[in-house]
Amino acid sequence: MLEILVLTLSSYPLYLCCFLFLIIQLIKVQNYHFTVQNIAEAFSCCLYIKLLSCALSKYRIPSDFRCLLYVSLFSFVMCGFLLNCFSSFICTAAVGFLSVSSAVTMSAPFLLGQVIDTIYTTGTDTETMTASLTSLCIMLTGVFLCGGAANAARVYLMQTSGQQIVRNLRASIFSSILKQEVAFFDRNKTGELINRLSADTAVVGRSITDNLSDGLRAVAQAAAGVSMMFYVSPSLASFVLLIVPPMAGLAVVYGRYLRSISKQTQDALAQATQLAEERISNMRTVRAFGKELSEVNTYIQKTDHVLDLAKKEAVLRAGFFGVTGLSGNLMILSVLYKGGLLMASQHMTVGELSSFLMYTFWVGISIAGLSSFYSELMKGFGAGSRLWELLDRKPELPLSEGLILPVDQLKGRLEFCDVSFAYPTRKEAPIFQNLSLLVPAGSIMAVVGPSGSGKSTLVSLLLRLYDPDTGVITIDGHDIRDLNPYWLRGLIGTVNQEPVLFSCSIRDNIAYGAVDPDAVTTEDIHQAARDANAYGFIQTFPKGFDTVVGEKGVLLYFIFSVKCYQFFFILNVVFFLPLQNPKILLLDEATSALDAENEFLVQEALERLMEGRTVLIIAHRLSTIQNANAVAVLDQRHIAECGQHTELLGNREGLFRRLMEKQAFLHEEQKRALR
Ligand SMILES: Nc1ncnc2c1ncn2[C@@H]1O[C@H](COP(=O)(O)OP(=O)(O)OP(=O)(O)O)[C@@H](O)[C@H]1O
Repeated sequence: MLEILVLTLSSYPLYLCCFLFLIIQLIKVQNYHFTVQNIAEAFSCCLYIKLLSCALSKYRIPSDFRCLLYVSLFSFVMCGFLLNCFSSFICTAAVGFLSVSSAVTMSAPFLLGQVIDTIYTTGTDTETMTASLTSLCIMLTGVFLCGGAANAARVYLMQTSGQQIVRNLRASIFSSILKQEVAFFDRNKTGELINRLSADTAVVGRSITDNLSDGLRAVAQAAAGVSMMFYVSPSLASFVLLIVPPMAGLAVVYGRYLRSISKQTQDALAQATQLAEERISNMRTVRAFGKELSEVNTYIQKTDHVLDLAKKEAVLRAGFFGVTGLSGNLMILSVLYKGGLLMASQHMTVGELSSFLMYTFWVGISIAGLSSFYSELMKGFGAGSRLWELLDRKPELPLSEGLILPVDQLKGRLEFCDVSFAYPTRKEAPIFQNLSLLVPAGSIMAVVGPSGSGKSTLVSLLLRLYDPDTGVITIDGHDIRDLNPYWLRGLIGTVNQEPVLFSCSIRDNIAYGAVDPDAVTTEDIHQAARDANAYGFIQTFPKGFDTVVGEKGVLLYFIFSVKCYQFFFILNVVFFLPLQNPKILLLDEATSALDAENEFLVQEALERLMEGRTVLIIAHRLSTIQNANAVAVLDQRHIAECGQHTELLGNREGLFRRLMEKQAFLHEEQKRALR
């Protein structure tokens, strides 16, 4: 007795040390691989089980149990080595611990059966019975302790590897979204994409962290339980498990429905999030029109749809769980009935029937666990289907493939030849039809035209955010479709009306335009601001270049509301241009009137920036139009007029003249002089 105690207890510290060592290593190094230490750990487990099995054999503990222990050890080591070939060590260890903890749990009914049979077979010899029982109980304690530790390790490791998968999934989806062409973002709204990135990945995450961990345990226990049922009594097991095939059929049908409902739920949720995102980001418009209550009602309608789908899912789940619960109870009843008959005919001992009954309970519990695992897994698949679509989607326009030309040989001649284009989302409303325009290298071309005539679209096509349906756009004779888009955009500096501010400091916003923002020094940033005549303006803020801008510059709007727009415009000029030094400039002038002082600053900065570059400017200011080498007038899907400012103005019937008069660009004296 003393010997068995010493043998068993002496193995605990050894095991515990190895276990702690393993955990510490895992926490320290996440991408852990098998080393000599791991083999030592596996060896220590072998030692532990060997010690136990020595003790068992000494006290006539059946060889079957030893066999079970060896099998669990073998599966642990084998799983470890096999999985290590394909996956990270965390996953390996998790599955290893899963095998150990499940084997331990599933050995309990068998051992308890042995205890019962020991009591029945040793008869009145109290001393032998006490010795056998004590050794069994000590061994059971050891086995359970081992199982408990393995279970804790399993949960920790499964969680860690699950979270790692979710993190990788989120990173891959975000990367895939950012690689898509601009037309993709016209079709898929921000709120919906954000929902995919957060809610859908959360559902998938849930199904592969806790759920996978518990589910795999349920699978392992159900498999072990069924095997042990066959081992204990093959005839009773075959009878009891007749219920499995119809249940499997039901599970397949249920899984299909659940997957489809989960997909619909995530889609409905994405629509609700899309609505919320759009309304919150346009809060001022909503407030201005007093639409708060009606927007809330629209949102409630969307969430009601989500609720309806959730109710459908609840009904489906309730039905499935009810049926699986009932089938578990039927299994127990059939064991009691058929097992009782077998015992009465001496084909089973009382210990065997008890073990069998306990295995049936375990299998029943595992099936309940399996049902919820299966449900969550199907939900995860449903939610994940849109994610896989996003992950697999190849962008229609390449991100960084194609020709890179030597920059020093570039002149910057731009040409649109017979370009026809309609936005992919509005194919029925063409923006350009056979549009042709030439911008000679180093010249300034001002583009004017009525609102909606396609001035900004011209810029989008040049930046290759979209490809024309027919015709070509060339830079120095090279079709821009042959050029590397990443390089092309680096070559072209753009300044548009939309504020391009991110929610960080002014310093970080300016550095964002640089190829390597980390390499930008404070002096570079100050110089960029000086080039754009914005240095003095920025210095007027209490925190200067460290002023935090807020989302889309909103914080600045609240603090410096009066100068806000001017500030945006000046900062837009600061952004990207001086640090990148582009060959071609595409400018979209701000429409709001600047005060005299700021207009002068902006104009001066712009003139400096335009020097020696090919410039296409969407002009709103008379001074800009006057300073341009040529003016192109966009109307009716093509260039209606093109020429020098004075030349176009001289044509009384011309569109340019009418446009200028309508927009009150001409001062009274100029109008009189022209008459
Ligand atoms: N991403 C898009 N998807 C579909 N239609 C678009 C898209 N962007 C613009 N449009 C439409 O294309 C037309 C031309 O738009 P664009 O912005 O190029 O005109 P614009 O001359 O620059 O107008 P404005 O002077 O008002 O800025 C408009 O009818 C506009 O509604």
